Amino acid sequence: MKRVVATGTFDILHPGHLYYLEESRKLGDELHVIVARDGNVRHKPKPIVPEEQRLQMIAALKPVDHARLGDPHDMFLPIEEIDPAIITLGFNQHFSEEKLAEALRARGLNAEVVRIPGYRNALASSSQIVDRILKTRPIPDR
Ligand SMILES: Cc1cc2nc3c(=O)[nH]c(=O)nc-3n(C[C@H](O)[C@H](O)[C@H](O)COP(=O)(O)O)c2cc1C
Ligand SMILES: Nc1ncnc2c1ncn2[C@@H]1O[C@H](COP(=O)(O)OP(=O)(O)OP(=O)(O)O)[C@@H](O)[C@H]1O
Repeated sequence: MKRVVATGTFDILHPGHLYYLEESRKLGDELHVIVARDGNVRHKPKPIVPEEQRLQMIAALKPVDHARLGDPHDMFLPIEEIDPAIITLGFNQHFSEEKLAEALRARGLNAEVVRIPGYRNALASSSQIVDRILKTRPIPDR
């Protein structure tokens, strides 16, 4: 059984997420998704959708076999439990393939790290969806 792990925040779902998960699933027999904890999303504005609800939506998607919230403190703990053959990175995830692979080796984990390309023919970014809402739904007079 070849397990693949995909990760991300998955705040407001869009076709880019679906593409990333479908391409990740194709690399093995079982796709496990680790959803970032609210408290760990520090590299951009805090998610709009709470972590349990982000998890609920990811778990319901067709390519996803198992989904869980990440560990609040140690990103390698869920990886140790799942023991995947492959970990995929999305096109805009700020991890270097080489450094992540090195850190995995240091923890005794042998997963291969694979970068999945971006999907571009759609409104395929959570932050762009938020921007569009803000631009096209002005605050009504109170
Ligand atoms: C191998 C790997 C394991 C991760 N494990 C966790 C984790 O246990 N807990 C967590 O909150 N985030 C974890 N993350 C981080 C997030 O899922 C996400 O990738 C990161 O916040 C960047 O999110 P974004 O590019 O989707 O916004 C992990 C990321 C990677 C690459
Ligand atoms: N357009 C896309 N094409 C392919 N993969 C994507 C796309 N958008 C996001 N992903 C991947 O999906 C996972 C979760 O992404 P994330 O939740 O950061 O969404 P996002 O739309 O990139 O968010 P934001 O716009 O806030 O940066 C990450 O691995 C990311 O690289």
